Amino acid sequence: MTTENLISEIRKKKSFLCVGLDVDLEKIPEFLLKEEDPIFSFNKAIIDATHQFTVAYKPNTAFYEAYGLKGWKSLEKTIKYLNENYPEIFTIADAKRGDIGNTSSRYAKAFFEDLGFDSITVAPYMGKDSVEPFLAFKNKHTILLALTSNEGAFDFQTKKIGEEELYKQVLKTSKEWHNSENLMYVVGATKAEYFADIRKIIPNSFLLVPGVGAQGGSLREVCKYGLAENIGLLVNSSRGIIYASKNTDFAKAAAKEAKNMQLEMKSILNGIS
Ligand SMILES: O=c1ccn([C@@H]2O[C@H](COP(=O)(O)O)[C@@H](O)[C@H]2O)c(=O)[nH]1
Repeated sequence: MTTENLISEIRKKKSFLCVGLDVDLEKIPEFLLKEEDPIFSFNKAIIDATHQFTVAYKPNTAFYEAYGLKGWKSLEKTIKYLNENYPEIFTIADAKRGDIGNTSSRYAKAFFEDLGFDSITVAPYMGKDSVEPFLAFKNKHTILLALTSNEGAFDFQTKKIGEEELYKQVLKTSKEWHNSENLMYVVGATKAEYFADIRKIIPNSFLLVPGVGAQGGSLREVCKYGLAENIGLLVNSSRGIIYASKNTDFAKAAAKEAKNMQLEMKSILNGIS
């Protein structure tokens, strides 16, 4: 998907919501466990109920890898279902990959070509040659971890290396890489006070923002400093939406949470236009 297609979907739906599909069999309604593929059945119901409020879905691969081959098959079915039924919706494999170039190119092939995701999260730690194989794919997006939502982000990412914090160096250096127009960045909603500085370095890049809902980040605060001319935000909520209810009404409850977030986004967008 092109960035222009993503922006036009955001403007059409007045939403920059990303729903995280982090499926844990201990948290889904018990009656679904009788299904042949409970993970896929859960995802399908959540997707069908929330698609009108969201512009992106983000399965975190850990939740699928944890169930071995069965889990990977559920992931495959989920992305196939999305691509066939909702091709206008942006898909993110939250896999946090990155290795020597030869290996990164295999990761890129696996997620972009074989599975058919629009984007993947990648760790910047191994540098340019570990990220450029992902950037080589046309109309596919590499979402680089810049300033993550967890407490441990303060261990390295905000530490100064010379004059400047590491996360700022990640942003500045990566802008120089080949095909850097295919880059987006992860910035946690729990770090809203950093968004103004981040926007000085990357004014229009898309930011994937996890950390609202269960992690306590504020959508309003993120938007205050993070909104760009092209909107430039995908705000993710996983547990806060998909586990809104553990009963037979789980999909309806997820839709209600997603709608509430979309309405808040709509009011923010109306306020700036
Ligand atoms: O900095 C980061 C990077 C990734 N994540 C992932 O996003 C979701 C958040 O889930 P919630 O249930 O909405 O808290 C999850 O997949 C994380 O692994 C993040 O939280 N922070």
